[in-house]
Amino acid sequence: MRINVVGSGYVGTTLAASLADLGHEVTAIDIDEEIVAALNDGRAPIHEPELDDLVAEHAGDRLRATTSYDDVPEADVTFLAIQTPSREDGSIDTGALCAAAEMTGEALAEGSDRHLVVVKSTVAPPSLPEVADALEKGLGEALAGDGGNRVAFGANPEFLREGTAVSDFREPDKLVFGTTVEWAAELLDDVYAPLLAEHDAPIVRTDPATAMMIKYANNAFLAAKVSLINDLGNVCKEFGVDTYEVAEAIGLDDRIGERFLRSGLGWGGSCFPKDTNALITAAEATGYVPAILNAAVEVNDRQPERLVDLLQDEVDLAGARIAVLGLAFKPGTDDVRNSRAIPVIEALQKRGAAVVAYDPVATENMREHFPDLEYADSATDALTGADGAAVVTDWDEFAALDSEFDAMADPVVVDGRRVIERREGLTYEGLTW
Ligand SMILES: NC(=O)c1ccc[n+]([C@@H]2O[C@H](COP(=O)([O-])OP(=O)(O)OC[C@H]3O[C@@H](n4cnc5c(N)ncnc54)[C@H](O)[C@@H]3O)[C@@H](O)[C@H]2O)c1
Ligand SMILES: O=c1ccn([C@@H]2O[C@H](COP(=O)(O)OP(=O)(O)O[C@H]3O[C@H](CO)[C@@H](O)[C@H](O)[C@H]3O)[C@@H](O)[C@H]2O)c(=O)[nH]1
Repeated sequence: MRINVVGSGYVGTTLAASLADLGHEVTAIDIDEEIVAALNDGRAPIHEPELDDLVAEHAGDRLRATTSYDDVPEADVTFLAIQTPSREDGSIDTGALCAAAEMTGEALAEGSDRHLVVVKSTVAPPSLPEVADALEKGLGEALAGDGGNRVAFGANPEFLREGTAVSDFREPDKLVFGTTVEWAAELLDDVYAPLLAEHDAPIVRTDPATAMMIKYANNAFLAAKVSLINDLGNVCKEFGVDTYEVAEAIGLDDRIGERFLRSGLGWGGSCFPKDTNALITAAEATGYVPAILNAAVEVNDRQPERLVDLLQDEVDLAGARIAVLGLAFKPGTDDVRNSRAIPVIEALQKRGAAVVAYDPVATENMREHFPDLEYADSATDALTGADGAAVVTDWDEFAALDSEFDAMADPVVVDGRRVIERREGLTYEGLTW
């Protein structure tokens, strides 16, 4: 099949390269010329395990990148994988996505074959009509309102996690097809047929708005689960109890499940914070206040300050040199969007500490937030001479740190992710243990 993927960021690149790997002819469209050049050179524009190899294997063959929408009608399906960032009030900004939908519509107005346009981006159900309207606007009078006879609109939300995006795409827990047009659903079947031949996954067939609500509910549930274990974890800490021992035990109950019970600094990233806020804002616009979602956000917002309080108990932060280990919002990615490192660094600076930060891959991205921060080239360099350390991201390499702590001026570590082994000579505090 010929497939377009519009937007070549974290989702779009994974989708485009993975679809090419499944045997489809894929055109990746992005307005960013550097991204397009990287893809055509066989390089992934982002850090994501396995992605470089996939792009290198298929670039110039089944994967082609361009800034032009001209060839859009040549394909059967176009996926829109464009950013939907938060506005100040928490609602999502569909501006870039609508612009892409309109350009896709304009290009399709020139074609004559049936075509399915699928929203991969995460869009709150009440905002989905904005995207459909933008597509119709692009299609113009000839095709607008043709009831999906030639150009159909659908939603196919994505559930991949950064850091494991390629394997998550290849082995999904479920596929959600949001379209009420029969031929459009059949096209989605064709897109995913090679994937399903290798990995059996249930398909949920529904309308576009329900498909998007499934996406939001999925993220809200997981974010709230982490916030609940963090709320319980804060109680455990006060009681002198190890939350990880408690979590391991409650996770044995099938109704609870062992995953997403890692307590600590809470959730960051481009999805949980944005999507919970978007859901809260959209719900409150209807007059309903989602109490548990609001509490999940509140607990999450508290954790960075709690970590800094624990450090302050051991080190006078005013004038102290503090190593921050980890800048990415989770291991395996260079993404720093809403990373917990940001509020941790801000709180440390507010209390007068001089921060030296280290991350294996995310330093360059964090420079955009904190251009004047001191960045170290290794964890060892960051720790050398430091009066204290805060562990923010659970990178494996931090678990291997040992004698490196001896080079600290004062070997105090507050661990926000349960990665550091307690050892003699180290003053160690866990955030919820
Ligand atoms: N990042 C994730 O793990 C993840 C997972 C599931 C769903 N999502 C959702 O997927 C969507 C995309 O997220 P992302 O993290 O990949 O975003 P991103 O910012 O990494 O990528 C978006 C890309 O779209 C490009 N773009 C913007 N306007 C364009 C246009 N008019 N035409 C062509 N390209 C254009 C940008 O240059 C950028 O490369 C969001 O709605 C997000 O919520 C993200
Ligand atoms: O037990 C846990 C699990 C996760 N986290 C934190 O939660 C955040 C999100 O982690 P994760 O869900 O693994 O990564 P994302 O890439 O943000 O993926 C989430 O967001 C994506 C975008 O919507 C969805 O597609 C995925 O299904 C959903 O898991 C990170 O800061 C993690 O450190 C914890 O603190 N404890």
